[in-house]
Amino acid sequence: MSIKYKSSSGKADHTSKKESTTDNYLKDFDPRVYLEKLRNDPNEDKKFRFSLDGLHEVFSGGKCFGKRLLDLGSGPSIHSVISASRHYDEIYLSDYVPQNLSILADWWTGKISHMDHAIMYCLDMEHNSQTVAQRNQEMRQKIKGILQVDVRKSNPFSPNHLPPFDAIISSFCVDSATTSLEDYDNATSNIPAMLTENGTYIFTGAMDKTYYSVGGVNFKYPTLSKNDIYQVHRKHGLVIEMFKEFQNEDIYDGTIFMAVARKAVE
Ligand SMILES: C[S@@+](CC[C@H](N)C(=O)[O-])C[C@H]1O[C@@H](n2cnc3c(N)ncnc32)[C@H](O)[C@@H]1O
Repeated sequence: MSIKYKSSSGKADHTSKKESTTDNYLKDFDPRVYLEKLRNDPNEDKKFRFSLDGLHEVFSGGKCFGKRLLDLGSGPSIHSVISASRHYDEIYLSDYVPQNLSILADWWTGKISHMDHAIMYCLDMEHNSQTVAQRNQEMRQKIKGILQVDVRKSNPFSPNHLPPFDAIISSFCVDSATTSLEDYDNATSNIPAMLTENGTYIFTGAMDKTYYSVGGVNFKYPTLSKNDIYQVHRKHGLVIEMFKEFQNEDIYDGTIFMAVARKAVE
């Protein structure tokens, strides 16, 4: 089981099993296949580590802290908030797909512990003597809600209204939720209203891709260049202050990135 990304260059994706693509996450996204990939695939592990390393670097730098943190499009996993959890008091997980929310709820209520290897990896980076069980517990106490979200809506939490967050982490969410540059632009326009002034937006995504696959299903992806990403965020008042790229052609046909943007004060 694996997740692979197909490049816009048309270079072969040796694991693609279906020609058809979908943007139907409600029907086609299988959280168990996705979690297997996060646990098992050593090639994917290098990309996974790029995310965990980047988030550790961002949150150990001393510039990102506050009260309220949102993980936008968590999928079925809590790994995106492990490093951040030390620096915020209230954490909200979210996703569009109910089956992902249900796995997150099972973790929150202690029924499962599904990302212990990622927690251990982050504790090592922090030189932290906490046990994995203690960190799980600390994180569970800080989680204040698991929310259904649709980033394509102008109020992504509709019909609910939530106060803005000091920081939003979004890992492969806005690009997964959209299929063209125009859609990506529209969805990104919904981010600033969810942030406090000067709030921080930490986002990860892939460049120059047309789709990625989870197990046998290919999900459509907008084809984005670095320039597109900078321009779209600037247009919506999100000024990118840090941009890191990961490339390893042996395992990955393309580039993934992590960026940190600050909401401009109006
Ligand atoms: C590639 S997964 C990323 C999950 C997790 N953030 C990670 O980094 O492993 C993409 C996620 O985007 C979510 N998603 C798809 N459409 C969405 C939408 N319209 N609004 C919010 N999230 C969406 C999917 O349910 C899925 O969990």
